[in-house]
Amino acid sequence: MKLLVTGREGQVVRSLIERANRNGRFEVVALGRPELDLSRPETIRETVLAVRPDIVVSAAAYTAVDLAEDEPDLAHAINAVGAGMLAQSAAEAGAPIIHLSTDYVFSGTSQAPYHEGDATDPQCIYGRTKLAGEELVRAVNREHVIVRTAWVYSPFGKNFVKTMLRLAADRDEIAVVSDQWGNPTSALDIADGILHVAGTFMEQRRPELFGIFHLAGTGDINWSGLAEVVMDVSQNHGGPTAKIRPISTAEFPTKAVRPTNSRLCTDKLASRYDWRAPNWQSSVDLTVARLLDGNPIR
Ligand SMILES: NC(=O)C1=CN([C@@H]2O[C@H](COP(=O)(O)OP(=O)(O)OC[C@H]3O[C@@H](n4cnc5c(N)ncnc54)[C@H](OP(=O)(O)O)[C@@H]3O)[C@@H](O)[C@H]2O)C=CC1
Ligand SMILES: Cc1cn([C@H]2C[C@H](O)[C@@H](COP(=O)(O)OP(=O)(O)O[C@H]3O[C@@H](C)C(=O)[C@@H](O)[C@H]3O)O2)c(=O)[nH]c1=O
Repeated sequence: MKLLVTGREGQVVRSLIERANRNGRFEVVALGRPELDLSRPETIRETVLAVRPDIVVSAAAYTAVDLAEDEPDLAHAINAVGAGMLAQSAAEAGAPIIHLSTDYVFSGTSQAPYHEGDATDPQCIYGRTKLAGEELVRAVNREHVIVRTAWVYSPFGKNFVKTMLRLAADRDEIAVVSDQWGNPTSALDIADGILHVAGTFMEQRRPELFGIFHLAGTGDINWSGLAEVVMDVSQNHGGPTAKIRPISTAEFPTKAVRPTNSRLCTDKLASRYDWRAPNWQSSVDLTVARLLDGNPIR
């Protein structure tokens, strides 16, 4: 089964390539700039039709949350217009699309974990452009699976876990916000979930397998608690460590507003696809160990 995945060096792309190689059932064709540039719609249709994929996985995005506040047009071009064009091109090629989206589509004011049907109300440009992308994907390709995930980390690319390890190498103490809650999610677990979803709906293609699904690490924590776990695992593996000082969001001003609570309920994915991500602590453990030991994991 041929999967066209957008991007080359992104966390989810790299994870999909690694997991698909192990799985053997999928051939991943990962394409990014310049031949498939989401900010240049004319490159998208041409590439999708030339590759003739069985499924398109839309894993590339403009993900710089603070920078997006200064570059709203580019973020919209990539996350909304580009995503819509990708979904439309997939439809023309007769391929379903799995499109990655984010917990930042929610305002974060709810006390409870968010369900797929809950009202969206993004508070930052990145979240607004991702929501616009979801809407376009849904409008142009009936066979869509929108996978909202959250707080992604991995051995690849840039992410919070790697930032904490880098800062710990230089500092005795790191101040980290403790009043934003979410579900840390390993990109390798996302890749496993996506391959499971792709395999299932290509076999069954039932309408209830399409739609919006939340896929995130099991269990929740705040950023400061996540940083503490990273430090503990690092210490156990002889890596750098620092004291984590919990602070409020007001003490760490950023350009973009982030949700206070962006916990995602993943029961719909579990019931329709019989798949749930592992507990976030065990995946953080594996990722930090791999980063420090340089050993392949799982
Ligand atoms: N990171 C996170 O915490 C979260 C991410 N998500 C979503 O998950 C998906 C994957 O995220 P993640 O893997 O972390 O992303 P990364 O930031 O690691 O990678 C982004 C990818 O997008 C590619 N890209 C950026 N601009 C363009 C463009 N104009 N044309 C083509 N490709 C482009 C990059 O290309 P190149 O390979 O050339 O660098 C890279 O491969 C995204 O949709 C994101 O919105 C959802 C929730 C949380
Ligand atoms: C580096 C650092 C960050 N923080 C805070 C800022 C912010 O509130 C929180 C996380 O910071 P980051 O900038 O790493 O994370 P951020 O870029 O907001 O992460 C988001 O990325 C996008 C792509 C998503 O879709 C989201 O799910 C989410 O993962 O931690 C500290 O408190 N101390 C620090 O030293």
